[in-house]
Amino acid sequence: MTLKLKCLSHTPLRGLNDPGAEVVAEVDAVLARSRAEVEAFDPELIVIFAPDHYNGLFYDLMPPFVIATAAESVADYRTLPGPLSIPRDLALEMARFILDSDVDIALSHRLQVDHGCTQTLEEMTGSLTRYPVIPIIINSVAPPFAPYRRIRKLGEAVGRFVATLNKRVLILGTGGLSHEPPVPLLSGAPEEIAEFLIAGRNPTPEARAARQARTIAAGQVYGSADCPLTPLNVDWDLAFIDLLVQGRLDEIDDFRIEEISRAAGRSTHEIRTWVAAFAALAAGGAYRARQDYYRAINQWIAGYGVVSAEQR
Ligand SMILES: O=C(O)CCc1cccc(O)c1O
Ligand SMILES: [Fe+2]
Repeated sequence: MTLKLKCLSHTPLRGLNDPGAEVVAEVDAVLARSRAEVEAFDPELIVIFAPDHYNGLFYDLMPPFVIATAAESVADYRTLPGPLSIPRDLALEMARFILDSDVDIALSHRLQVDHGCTQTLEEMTGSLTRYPVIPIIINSVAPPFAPYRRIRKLGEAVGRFVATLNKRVLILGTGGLSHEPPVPLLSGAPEEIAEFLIAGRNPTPEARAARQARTIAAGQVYGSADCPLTPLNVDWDLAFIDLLVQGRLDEIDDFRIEEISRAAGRSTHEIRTWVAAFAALAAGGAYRARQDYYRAINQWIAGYGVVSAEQR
């Protein structure tokens, strides 16, 4: 078994809001290099840890984490439509292994996934079906959340499972770093918003368009004085990347959810997917990691980072 890891931010505003030609070219270049590395690695399996943003998962039944044996893209923003190629029996075996490891993961035989999963899959592989992939969605947007130490346990279980396979496995984490797009909160929400957060699956095209227009508009003022959303936090992001690169994963057990929300924005918790990915890699022993890229990009509402790692 050989493991390779890529963790990167996603932002559906890439291609919609313009952070300037230089930034666009930098990000295009780092993504093209990453994509070429994935092609050269030629994974036999991808495990992607991803968040959902009230597209596939709602408060009618909100799992802390869920593994899918079948999934379809909701094709929000400009993401690709269609099914993912999930090896059903292997996903089921992984679910059993995780449960046997005392981690209570939910199971879906028909999951809808959004840009939080599909954008990164497309950026890293060029499509949703190029390689067999097992998606594990970690609740990072819909509080309350399981504590960070629990995410490490999930990642470790996945890492121990993939160690039993004789395969080249690419582990992906997607989201973060610091950021706060205008995603509503259930607590204190007016009736109509609460109804959406509880039971908003399969919205009308008009409702989806209105939501996306709100995100685009927020990106155009994000980080300015008249934007009420928590701004990007470069120091927080770089400290988090350092922690991962230096292999100090045990410190993540002490991460405080409210503190992170206040310091770096509510959607910063998408880094939970990075935590799981690194914990999976670390389950196989020491690793070597590097920061490929970082830039705070207000127009995209993203502390935008790319980190790679492999086993030593
Ligand atoms: O549509 C949404 O609910 C949020 C979209 C969104 C925007 C910026 C960065 C993100 O990570 C993200 O997910
Ligand atoms: Fe996101």
